[in-house]
Amino acid sequence: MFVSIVGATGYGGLELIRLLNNHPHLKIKSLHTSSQIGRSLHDENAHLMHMKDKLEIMDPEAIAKNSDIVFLATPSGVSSDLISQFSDLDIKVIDLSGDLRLQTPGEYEYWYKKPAAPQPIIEKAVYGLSEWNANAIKQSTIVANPGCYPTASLLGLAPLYTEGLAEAASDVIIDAKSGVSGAGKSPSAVTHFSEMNENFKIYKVNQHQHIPEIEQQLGRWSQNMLPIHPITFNTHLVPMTRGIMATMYIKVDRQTSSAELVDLYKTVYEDHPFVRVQPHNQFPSTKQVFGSNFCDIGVTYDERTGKVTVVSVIDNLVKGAAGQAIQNANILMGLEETAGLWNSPLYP
Ligand SMILES: NC(=O)C1=CN([C@@H]2O[C@H](COP(=O)(O)OP(=O)(O)OC[C@H]3O[C@@H](n4cnc5c(N)ncnc54)[C@H](OP(=O)(O)O)[C@@H]3O)[C@@H](O)[C@H]2O)C=CC1
Ligand SMILES: CC(=O)N[C@@H](CCC(=O)OP(=O)(O)O)C(=O)O
Repeated sequence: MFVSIVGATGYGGLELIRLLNNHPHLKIKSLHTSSQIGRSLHDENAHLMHMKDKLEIMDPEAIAKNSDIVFLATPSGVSSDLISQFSDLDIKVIDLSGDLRLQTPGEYEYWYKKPAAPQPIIEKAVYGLSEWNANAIKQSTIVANPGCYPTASLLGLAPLYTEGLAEAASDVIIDAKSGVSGAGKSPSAVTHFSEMNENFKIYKVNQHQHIPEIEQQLGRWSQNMLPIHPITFNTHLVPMTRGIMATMYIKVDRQTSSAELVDLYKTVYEDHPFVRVQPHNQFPSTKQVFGSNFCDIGVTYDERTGKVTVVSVIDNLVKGAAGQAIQNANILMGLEETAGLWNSPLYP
């Protein structure tokens, strides 16, 4: 089976290439950008010096003729334009941007400050949180790959909602941190070395575009169909290259215990090999998932406050972007979900 990548020279695109180079069934057919057409992929990517591929012009009809799937690893705002060009063609689309994740166009325009994608395309897109939406993904033609922070947060919160410990009215605080590759390849005044080195920054305070994405999915899981209580969600930049940690605090509806929670999480995720639940009283760090598609979760209950603390870590470029996109491609094509992704984290 063949795939193409648009946005192949960005961090998400390059990670797709790295992972697909070891995939047993999905082979790269063509690579595309808007600014480097005709150049070799390795011209600006010395780590791919062994690859001969050229960067090609983005011709949707040619891509659809030659590939089964196209990955759009392009910025928000760009993806929605590109998807419209693929929507009538015989090809499956997996979009890594935020353009198709929110079901309400007004919400997208409010949080992303850009025009929303056309409504029929939004309606066709399926939210690609692989562990929780595989049946819908299998039948879809357009997958909206989740954001990096929502992936870590939602995988960590899901069992509380689906097993009835939390509900729409529950108070949730998510304190999230990311490595700098989460901001993409282009350097900025915020991300360049002398700004980030030996520094720790909060950003987009109470304004992050992933707030509505997390609330939307929590609403789907809440069993009482009430509007979701607004979450508190804040993000920090950490001077490291990859990794996300989401530390979450949730007031639950009944007394529980740390041992009960660990058992519950292990049961919920027992058939999901990429989600690993830590033993009682152990909590994950970002390095233990570096370069892998794992999401590692630690959970505990504070009897003093009646709150659950969940700690969830992922590699933002793998489970938070390219890895989950390939997991979704596997699901879409009826392949084993772990195909091409069953590598151990890089450690130390
Ligand atoms: N980095 C991360 O950890 C995560 C990123 N995402 C999302 O994935 C997407 C890609 O992110 P990331 O790789 O970090 O971003 P980058 O900025 O690193 O890369 C963007 C890529 O898109 C290409 N591009 C830009 N405009 C166009 C266009 N009009 N047509 C074709 N290609 C275009 C760029 O190349 P050129 O300029 O040459 O065209 C580049 O290859 C974004 O939507 C991001 O929000 C999601 C989860 C995590
Ligand atoms: C560290 C860092 O800057 N991370 C980015 C994540 C970008 C992303 O995934 O945004 P989309 O919703 O457009 O996909 C951010 O916080 O905006």
